[in-house]
Amino acid sequence: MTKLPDTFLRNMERLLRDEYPAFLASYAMPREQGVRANGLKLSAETFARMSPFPLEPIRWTADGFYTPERERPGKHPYYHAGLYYIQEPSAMAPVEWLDVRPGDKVLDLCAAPGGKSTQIAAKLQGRGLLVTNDNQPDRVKALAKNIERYGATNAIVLNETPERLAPRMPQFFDKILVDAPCSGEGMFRKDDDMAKAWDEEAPRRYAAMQRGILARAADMLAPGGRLVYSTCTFSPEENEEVVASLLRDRSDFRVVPIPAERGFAHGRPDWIGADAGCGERCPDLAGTARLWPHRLRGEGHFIAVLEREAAVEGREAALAIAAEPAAEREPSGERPSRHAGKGGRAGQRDGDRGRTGGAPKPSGRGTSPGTTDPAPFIAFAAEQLTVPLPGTVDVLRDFVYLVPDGAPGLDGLKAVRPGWFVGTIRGGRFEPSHALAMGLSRDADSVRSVSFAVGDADAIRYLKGETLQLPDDRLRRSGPDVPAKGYCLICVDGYPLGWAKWQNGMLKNEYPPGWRWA
Ligand SMILES: C[S@@+](CC[C@H](N)C(=O)[O-])C[C@H]1O[C@@H](n2cnc3c(N)ncnc32)[C@H](O)[C@@H]1O
Repeated sequence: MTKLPDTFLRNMERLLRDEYPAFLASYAMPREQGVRANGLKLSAETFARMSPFPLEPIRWTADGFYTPERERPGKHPYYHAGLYYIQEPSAMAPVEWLDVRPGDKVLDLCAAPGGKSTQIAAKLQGRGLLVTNDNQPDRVKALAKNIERYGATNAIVLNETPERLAPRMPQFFDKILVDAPCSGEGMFRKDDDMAKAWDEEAPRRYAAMQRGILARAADMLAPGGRLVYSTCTFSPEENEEVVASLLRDRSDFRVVPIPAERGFAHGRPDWIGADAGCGERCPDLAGTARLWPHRLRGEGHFIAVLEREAAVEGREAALAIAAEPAAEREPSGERPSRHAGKGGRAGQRDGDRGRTGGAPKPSGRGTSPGTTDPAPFIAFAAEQLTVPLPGTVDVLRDFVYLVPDGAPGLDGLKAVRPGWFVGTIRGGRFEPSHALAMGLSRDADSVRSVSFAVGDADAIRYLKGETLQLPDDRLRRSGPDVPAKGYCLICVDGYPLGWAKWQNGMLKNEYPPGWRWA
């Protein structure tokens, strides 16, 4: 059992009183492991049918499942295909309250390693914009990798501070998630190192940081927009008090109550002092949610849903939309195509997409003197792919990106991915990126493909980076005119894993070294 800091235990005993023994006993219970089906690639029902390990539904996330702790979901070809994300079950809750809809402009301000960003990307279904940011350069690399494995095609990955972002994007986003850095008390059962790193000043230190991050996030939220503030800690200083500081400073923000159901408990305004400054609005903090490890199957979390008042002329319209039943706004039972046009709904089967449209639009920037001509990419897309790609082509040095529609200007900001990184132009030739393969839906999206069955040892050999020799009839071509030689999309059960080059029955492996099966 985790060794818990004495001061932490005393604090919890003081706060929880009669509930404290049950809370303490939860540390002797096994920690929970979860996976979330990738709604960009398949439905939760399809995933549940094909899952290689036992699944049990999580009560607050339709796409989320518990998996037994003995399973190693990170060691499976479907993981490399991005069919699911491994995520602690309670951590799946905040995004459920962000109410993301296809077409929204969403900011995930403290995003690495990307669990919640990938969940947001699935809810956007390729429409609208996800700006995902983390201020730590080392962590932002993992964020970019997870976004790419997940196949998000409308994301921008930034490595910025909230202070630099806020003046550049005032009132820009419809939805913002602040999954704040915190003292991590809710993770002590899962991660011994967090318990070891904790000290009694940690909550106060983090609270100061959280108040600043939340205030800058509020500046970037459009009138009528929604902001979710979450932490994985118990201390009231980092939870109710931080939200109280926003209510004190911003009369245009209000708490949207989260019902105490599915094991969620109410927030605790009674745990913060009168000097929190939220005055008569303090009782509203009971509408925030606390996820306790002794009340549900997951680690400790806090969630606050905040809405910014709509601009006066937009208020009536916003209220009318809010009053509509959700089912009337976004019909369920089918997955909209990720790449259909605005409001378009195409494919009805998992991962299907609109099959009409044209080549990507050049931005003009890539064709200006001194920068690389995007023509090799345009030619590659026309010859190699059977589906249209979204966004606007931008070439920065030799790297080709598809910038999502509605993206803000990024000049002067540290953009790790200013859009979907689709490949590199070297010596006038286009080399497709791994991210391009992962953003495709199925084997049929490429004119040439090889799909391995999940149990086929060649799938693992491909993931290990080996060169493979296959009979010609294993190569699927979209038509008789497609030459055998060239880039070939490698898949598992039809879901893309990466690229190889086919030549005379040899598959020259293009699986990136940093992604290989170890
Ligand atoms: C709780 S973690 C986020 C987890 C992430 N949302 C997920 O679901 O995978 C908090 C993150 O905030 C980042 N962070 C810390 N201070 C920050 C700041 N001032 N601005 C932006 N990000 C910050 C940390 O690097 C860390 O990755």
